[in-house]
Formats: sequence, C-alpha cells, structure tokens
Amino acid sequence: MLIICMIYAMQADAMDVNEGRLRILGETAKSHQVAGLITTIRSDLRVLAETKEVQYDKLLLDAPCSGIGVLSKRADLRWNCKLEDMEELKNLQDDTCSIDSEENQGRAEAFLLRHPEFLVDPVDRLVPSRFVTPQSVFLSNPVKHSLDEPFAARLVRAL
Ligand SMILES: C[S@@+](CC[C@H](N)C(=O)[O-])C[C@H]1O[C@@H](n2cnc3c(N)ncnc32)[C@H](O)[C@@H]1O
Repeated sequence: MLIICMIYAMQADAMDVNEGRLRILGETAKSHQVAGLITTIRSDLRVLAETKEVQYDKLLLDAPCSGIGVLSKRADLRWNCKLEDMEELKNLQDDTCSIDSEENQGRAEAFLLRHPEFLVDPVDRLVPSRFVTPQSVFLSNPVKHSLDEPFAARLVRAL
C-alpha cells in the first residue's frame, strides 16, 4: 500500500512521508486483523537512507512515478527516491504505476549497472507468461489487461 514495506520475520515496517496514507494503512490493517504485524513510520526515505541505522532483508518500493499507467485515476508527478539508496538490501521489488519504460525498465537497468551484485529474480514462476518480458520482469498493459500496477522488477543480491 505504501511506498515501502520493509519485512523482517513476520513483521513489516511501512514508511511514508504522508501521514494520511499511513493512517489509511493502519485502518486497513486493523480491518484485516493484521495491525499487530505492521508498524507505520512517518519519515522521509532519503533521511533513512542517509542514516542507515536500520537494515532490512526485503523491501517493496512503490516509489512516486508519473502515474501515466493510471491516468484515469490520478497523476503523481514526483520522483523522490533513488534506488541506489537501497544498496544494503538483499531483496528489492520495484513497482510503478507507470507505462513509461524510462521509469520502469530504465530504472531497474540503471540500478543493475551500478550494482552488479544484484540480479533480476525472474517473475515467470509468479505471473502468467503474457506479463513476463524478455528481461524476466513483470509488465502489463493497462488498457489491454485492466491492471493498475503495470511494472514490477524483483532484484536480488547475488553475492
Ligand atoms: C506511488 S505512491 C504509493 C502509494 C501507495 N502504494 C498507496 O497505495 O497508497 C508513492 C508514495 O511515496 C510517498 N513518498 C514520496 N516521497 C517520499 C519520501 N522521500 N519518503 C517517503 N515516502 C515518500 C508519497 O507520499 C506516496 O504515498
């Protein structure tokens, strides 16, 4: 739901600068009876990346993008996070609501160039083959498939 969901054992830390989004997450978690598993943290991810006081094994990044994959609903034009801030991680899932390859494959490829210790974890065992690109990441067509999250890449630290 939020920009990142950091998972440690059965616990998840959800971080966002937007208090309203965190409140909605808290309410949703409560209604699904998993509130005890999620800690919401109001913070700027860039600050966390600089202090590096916390380390996680897995991270789901739903970073701000142009949102052009869901233009019928909204357009979030900020792009505040840098994938390279996540270099301490073992697993990273990068999702966007965009159909712009520069914001999708372009970001993942640039990260992999800077971090050769990471590899793409192929998504073909997780989603139908029509959503799997030759680079083994998830890509859907919002018009054709009526899905709001057009892109996802799973990156795993190999070394
Ligand atoms: C694409 S939206 C994620 C929306 C979320 N998946 C949801 O369904 O509510 C990106 C989120 O990143 C948050 N955000 C933007 N810059 C941030 C930053 N520097 N640190 C933490 N959160 C940030 C925004 O407040 C926004 O909620």
